Amino acid sequence: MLDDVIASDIQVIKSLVLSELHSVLSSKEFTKPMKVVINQLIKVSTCNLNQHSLSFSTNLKNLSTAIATASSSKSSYLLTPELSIPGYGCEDHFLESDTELHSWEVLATLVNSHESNCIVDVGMGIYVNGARYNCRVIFGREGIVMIRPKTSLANDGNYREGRYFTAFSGPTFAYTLPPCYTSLLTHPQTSCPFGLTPLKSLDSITLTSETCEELFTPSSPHITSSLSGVQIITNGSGSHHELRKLNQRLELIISCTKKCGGLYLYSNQRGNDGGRLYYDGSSLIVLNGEVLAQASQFGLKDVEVVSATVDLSEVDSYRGSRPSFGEQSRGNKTTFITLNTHITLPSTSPRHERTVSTSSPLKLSTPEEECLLGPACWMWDYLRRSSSSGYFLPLSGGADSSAVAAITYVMCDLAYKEYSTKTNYEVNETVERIMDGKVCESTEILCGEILHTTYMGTSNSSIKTYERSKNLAEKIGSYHLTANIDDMVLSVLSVFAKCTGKEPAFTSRGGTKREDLALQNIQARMRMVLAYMLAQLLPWCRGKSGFLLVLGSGNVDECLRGYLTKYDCSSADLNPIGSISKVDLKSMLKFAADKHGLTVLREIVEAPPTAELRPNEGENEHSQTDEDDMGMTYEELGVFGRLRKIGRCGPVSMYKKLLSRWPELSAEEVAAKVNRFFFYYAVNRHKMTTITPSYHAENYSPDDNRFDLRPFIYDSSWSWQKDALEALVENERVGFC
Ligand SMILES: Nc1ncnc2c1ncn2[C@@H]1O[C@H](COP(=O)(O)OP(=O)(O)OC[C@H]2O[C@@H]([n+]3cccc(C(=O)O)c3)[C@H](O)[C@@H]2O)[C@@H](O)[C@H]1O
Ligand SMILES: Nc1ncnc2c1ncn2[C@@H]1O[C@H](COP(=O)(O)OP(=O)(O)OP(=O)(O)O)[C@@H](O)[C@H]1O
Ligand SMILES: NC(=O)CC[C@H](N)C(=O)O
Repeated sequence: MLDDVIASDIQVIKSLVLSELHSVLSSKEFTKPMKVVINQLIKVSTCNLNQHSLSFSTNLKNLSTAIATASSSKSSYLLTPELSIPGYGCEDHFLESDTELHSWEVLATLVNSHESNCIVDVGMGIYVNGARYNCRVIFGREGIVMIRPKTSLANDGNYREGRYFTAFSGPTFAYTLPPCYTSLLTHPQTSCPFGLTPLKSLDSITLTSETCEELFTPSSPHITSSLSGVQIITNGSGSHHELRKLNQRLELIISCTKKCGGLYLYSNQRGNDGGRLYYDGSSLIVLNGEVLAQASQFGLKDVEVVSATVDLSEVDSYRGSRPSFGEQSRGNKTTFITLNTHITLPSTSPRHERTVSTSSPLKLSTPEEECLLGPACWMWDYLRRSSSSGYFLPLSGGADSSAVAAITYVMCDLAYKEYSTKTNYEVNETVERIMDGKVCESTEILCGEILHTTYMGTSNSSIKTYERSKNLAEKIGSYHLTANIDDMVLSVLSVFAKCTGKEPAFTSRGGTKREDLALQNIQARMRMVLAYMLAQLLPWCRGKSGFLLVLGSGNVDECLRGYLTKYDCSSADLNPIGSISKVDLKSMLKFAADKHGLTVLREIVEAPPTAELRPNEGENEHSQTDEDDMGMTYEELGVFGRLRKIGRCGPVSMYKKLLSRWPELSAEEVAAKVNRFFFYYAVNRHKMTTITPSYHAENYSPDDNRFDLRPFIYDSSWSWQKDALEALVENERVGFC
């Protein structure tokens, strides 16, 4: 059996080599006097696509639009994102045969309807001989040219490709296409090459793929491909947004083509495809380290195609000018699969079509823009895909809920601007559904229909937070209410008193710490109950149909320390800021204040964060502050959070790192801070098991459900680790290291 497979593989390789040989022998260069080719002009395209996992009709529509756009601009090649047919984020659905079946059906529809000369590169999972691969499928008007499987899977952080796919290795072989695909074809095809062999067009343009993670590995396929003379590298990706990450990704592409030369096409998904991640587009075309075209990182367009016209002789010229490249390239012998098409721009095409693209600087957003725009676009997709009529936000007048309000306002601003162009069908449809017959004439009008905010005060609330909440709501135009929830709290306390015979009191009124905490928590929890009631019935109160999604506004640092009441307003439907640090949120708020004229946000940032759950003893601002309550500052929490997750530190290594980072503190003080942090982290970790799904923005996100996989019942004494720390402190005291 195995012998048969090997024999058939050898046969296929032989036939591939023979076909290559045949194409060389029959090529014009060989049989006719040498024609000097000065330019190899080619127009190529790549795209951002807002694919939605398992929504095959949406994905087909987006792919067809992208193909039509690239074809009408006479592009020879169109690259689309990783797994662009089913959507990148299908996760365990990749294990279902239905996902592959529907992908073949979509592919057949695309192939049957393809009429232009553009070669199209799409992505889907394919099960072959006992293993499922994450594949690129490259097709033209005559059918599939080849299938290229991924060789290095993404398995870190949010990625679990190894759970669904196998990394490919091995020779290229002839793959028999499945009947579910072949039975749908209008031009019959029964097999195609499956493997890593690069392609060569009839006009000798050479091309190969690497897929997303392969670019990030030390021995990326583009290195050997470039040394073998392959001119074009394509990379279809599914890469998510993280603050300050884009430049790392794009600089990798730029530096690889600076080092190896070549034309690099990068395509990324963009949008929320059904989970916590936002894929941030930024598809790119780079030639020899120069950016020729870049699609946007954030936005509400489902399809964004960018193209460039390139003189490919510049690749050979660039490589040829570096003897060291030649030395490493010498002796690389590559077999190519013949791509039965010409992909150069014909010299007869109009001159303006033959004008080569010039380089432009890389466009990068600031972290403040990223914090505003990433979650805003993610929320827009959530809104339209959940078919809800808007959002409900408990607006306390503090920094966190105000940040969520600002992000929602920016979402409305993006939607209103897109709507005003009247060219974006999907945005128009959603805006009109939400406006429900009313005219949409400004961002604020749209915000008034989408965003519902409520200040839910108690006798412990201050006039300051009430006013900030009201002012912000007025400025952004949200539908705002004010509620006093004292009656709700008193009712629960009265039921409690009746059934237990006990009446808890705040510490300032003679109660214990336990009573004090319980009295705080009940206020916070009542807000959540009212929030859900309002979200369900506010559209009804306003004579509208539908329901609202409840927005949560806990930030990453509070979650890490567990400084939140379980099942208070931190429990919601979605949280746009759940993995953004307080420090980043504050600078985002200042930026939004200036950019959108929301001046009240400045006042909000400058106020000390407070929960306002104890009786107020202050005169102006509330006397209860978060940082006092927590026993650590938000800035310190950011440091602990990064060291714990990104730095992979336990108590001992965190102490060692902080000792040099905080030289102004004694060893005892550093150890005490580390111990305190790990204690609270351990006793509160259970809160992360039920935390609201939030936009993934930070590498130090403590999200237990997808990203930060750790236990939730800890030995919170950390006795072994504490002893080790004590010994280190003692060493420090007596002068050893
Ligand atoms: N290991 C474990 N596994 C699963 N569940 C566990 C558990 N340990 C406790 N629990 C449960 O968790 C409950 C305790 O959690 P919870 O009810 O949240 O209460 P708790 O964590 O004790 O108190 C709330 C915390 O949030 C702070 N706070 C309060 C109010 C507002 C704000 C703010 O963000 O501004 C912060 C407050 O200072 C305090 O540190 C227990 O009653 C028990 O039901
Ligand atoms: N007075 C209030 N009115 C409405 N919602 C409130 C009020 N107080 C708290 N909340 C809601 O409960 C959440 C958690 O409250 P907490 O006091 O912990 O605030 P926080 O996490 O510091 O956020 P913020 O900065 O928005 O006050 C808030 O983000 C807000 O959504
Ligand atoms: N889909 C992938 O292969 C992801 C690769 C990579 N780690 C990224 O974040 O972009």
